[in-house]
Order: sequence, then structure tokens, then C-alpha cells
Amino acid sequence: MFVSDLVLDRPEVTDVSHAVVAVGSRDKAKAAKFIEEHCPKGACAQVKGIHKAPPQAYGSYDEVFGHPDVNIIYIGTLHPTHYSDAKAALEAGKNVLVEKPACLNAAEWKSLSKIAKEKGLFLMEGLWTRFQPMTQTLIKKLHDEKVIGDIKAVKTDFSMPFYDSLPASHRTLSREAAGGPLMDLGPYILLPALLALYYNPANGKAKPENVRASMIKSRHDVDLTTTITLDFPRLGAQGVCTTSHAYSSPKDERGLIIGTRGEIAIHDGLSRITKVTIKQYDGEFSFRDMKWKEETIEQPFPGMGLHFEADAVARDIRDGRTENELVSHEETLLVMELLDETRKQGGYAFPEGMEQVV
Ligand SMILES: NC(=O)C1=CN([C@@H]2O[C@H](COP(=O)(O)OP(=O)(O)OC[C@H]3O[C@@H](n4cnc5c(N)ncnc54)[C@H](OP(=O)(O)O)[C@@H]3O)[C@@H](O)[C@H]2O)C=CC1
Ligand SMILES: O=C1OC[C@@H](O)[C@H](O)[C@H]1O
Repeated sequence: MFVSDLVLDRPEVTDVSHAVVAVGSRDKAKAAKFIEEHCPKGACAQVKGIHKAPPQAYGSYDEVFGHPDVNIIYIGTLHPTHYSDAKAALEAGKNVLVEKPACLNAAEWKSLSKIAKEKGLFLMEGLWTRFQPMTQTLIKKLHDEKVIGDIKAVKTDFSMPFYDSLPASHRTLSREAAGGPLMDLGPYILLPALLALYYNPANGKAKPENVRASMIKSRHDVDLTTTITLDFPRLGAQGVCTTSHAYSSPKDERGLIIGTRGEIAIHDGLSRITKVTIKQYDGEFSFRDMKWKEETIEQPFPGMGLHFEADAVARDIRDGRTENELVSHEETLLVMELLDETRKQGGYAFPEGMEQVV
């Protein structure tokens, strides 16, 4: 999905462009097949002739990390190796964009952040939703325009019915792949709560308190359904974030942000948000005869939407920044700490030796 988005022709973007220089796989033939299927002519910079060389296939990740023309490595491997793959790339002197969840735990992330800072390299977790247009719209509506008044609650549910439809060995379900919805979808369910509450100007970036986790375990010994509650005492507000592999997200409401003057419903999946409805009180609160005004905003875009993230990262690297201001190392650390705490309370421990740093 990431590479397909890099190939998209987007004439409106004139300040950055992308080339797929090298694709690494444990099997060279697989890398060549990947190129053939997803980027036979390369990405947009190659299609336009800005970068002349076509993508090259390699039978190891190390060859890509050592490639002199590679600027940044996109790591889309399984969760347990995000840390070691990102570390190897950084140690080879490359900038890194690593898929969510950034690592297995906060200690691994702290270690990667330290290496990147020591080496002056760019490092970011691939939380792509953060760069999509609707996310910017939401921030503006919530905090600049305060369209729902003071925010008091955020409820999210991003769930996928993988439990009985995918084989037990699938990376989303298996313990060996650090599976379960918390690790796979956890960063997404926390995002609306962080945007509306943690980054709320009235909160002053105070960390959530009384983090409570409720977890039902799966037969694969990872989580099946997890709910995290977060208190933000400075706001008198609470977040309740759920993810499951037992069912699909509620059809039209994957997120609900509730304030003293109304609410915002997020209709589509929390990884790719294109449609929200703002529902405002029309008049004052009334127990029996409440009146509402509603406005639905749609901001569709071509592709999956990973290109917004890729563009932001390209601008950071072009301008010499080693951290992205939206998905900062600090934010990823907070998310990793919340996932750690949730797993601790829910009794989800990784297999012995899987975590590279504890
Ligand atoms: N941002 C987003 O929209 C999405 C993000 N993700 C994230 O991307 C990452 C990858 O997910 P996804 O692409 O679905 O996973 P896949 O299982 O499809 O791919 C993972 C890749 O990891 C490599 N790999 C390395 N070691 C192993 C191993 N021991 N067993 C299996 N594969 C291995 C394989 O590449 P090879 O064999 O070529 O070396 C494989 O193609 C995850 O972190 C996931 O959370 C996933 C989906 C969407
Ligand atoms: O957006 C997503 O949807 C499906 C998940 O398995 C995946 O990891 C996630 O990023």
C-alpha cells in the first residue's frame, strides 16, 4: 500500500517527490516480484524522470541498508523485528520510517530514539492517519474553532473480525508475531484521544492518568478485545478506546468526540479518515426536546493515504529535520508506554526473549 501510494501521480504536489531505489526481501525473487507488481517503473520521481535508475531488487535487508543511493528506509516487517530492523538501518547511517507499532515496548523505542539522535538521523513511526487532510480539519474544528465546546469525552472503536477468518499463524493473530488487536490497531484507537485531549491546549500536554485496561484473551494467547480508559483531569475528560478481532468496528461511528456544545462522529476506519459529522446543539441542552444542527464534512483522496505521510517525511529530510513535529519521538514514546501498561494490566506478555530491550 505504501509503495502503491508513492507511485500515484499527484500533480498538485510540486515540492517533493519519491523514488523507490531498492526493495529488500529475504528472498531476491520476492523483491523482484514486488517491484513488478507494485512499482515496475518506480515511484513518481522515476516516472517523471527526476530519478533515472529503476528500482533494484535485493535478497537481503542489509544490502538495502548499505545502498549508497538510499536516503530513507521504510520498514514494513513484522512487529517483533521492527526494533532490530530499524536499529540495523540506523547503524548503517540511514533515516528510518518504521511501521506502527514502532516497536514492541517503550524501552525499545527509547533505544532507537537515542541511536537516531546520536547519529543525527531521521526516525519516525509510520502513523499515517496523522498526515491525512481530515486529521488537520479535526484539529482545527476541535481546538481553533471549538465547534463542540469544551471536549469532555472521546470514544473509539476500531476493530476487525480476523479471529475466525484468518489462520492462527497470521501475523495479526499469532503470539510469535506479537499479534492481537492492541498491537496492530492500538496506535489508531489512541490517536483521536491524543488529538482531542492530550494535545488540547487546555491540557498542556499532561499525560493521561488512571490508565485502566480491560482485556479478553484470545485462544492464541494474545488479546481478542481490549479497552483502554484514560483520564485527563485538567480537562475533566475521559477517553475510552476499544479494539477487537472478534467483530468489525461499529458501521458508521468508529470515533465519537463529545463536548459541552455537541459531538463529532468519525465515520470511517481510524487509519483512513475521510468523513466526519459535526453535531452541534441548536440552542441549549434540553432533557426532553434537544435540537441539533448537523454538518457532514467529506475529504476523500486517491490511494490509501500513505502519500501524505511520505510527503511530510520527505520535507523533513529535505529541510534537515531529524524528527517530525506531528509524530514526534515523544508522542510515540507515550503510545508505547500506554501499550506497555495495557498489556501489563491485561496479562499479555510477549514470548521470552522477543523484546530486544526491556
Ligand atoms: N500503515 C498501514 O496501513 C499498515 C501497516 N501495517 C504494518 O506493517 C507491518 C507489516 O504488515 P503486513 O504488510 O501486513 O505484514 P506481511 O506479513 O504481509 O509482511 C511482512 C513482511 O515482513 C517480512 N518478514 C521478515 N521476517 C519475517 C518472518 N519471520 N515471517 C514473515 N515475514 C517476515 C516479509 O518480507 P520478506 O519475506 O520479503 O523478507 C513480509 O513480506 C506491520 O508492522 C503492520 O502493523 C500493516 C498494514 C497496514
Ligand atoms: O489499517 C490497518 O488495517 C489492517 C491492520 O491489520 C493493519 O495493520 C492496519 O494498519
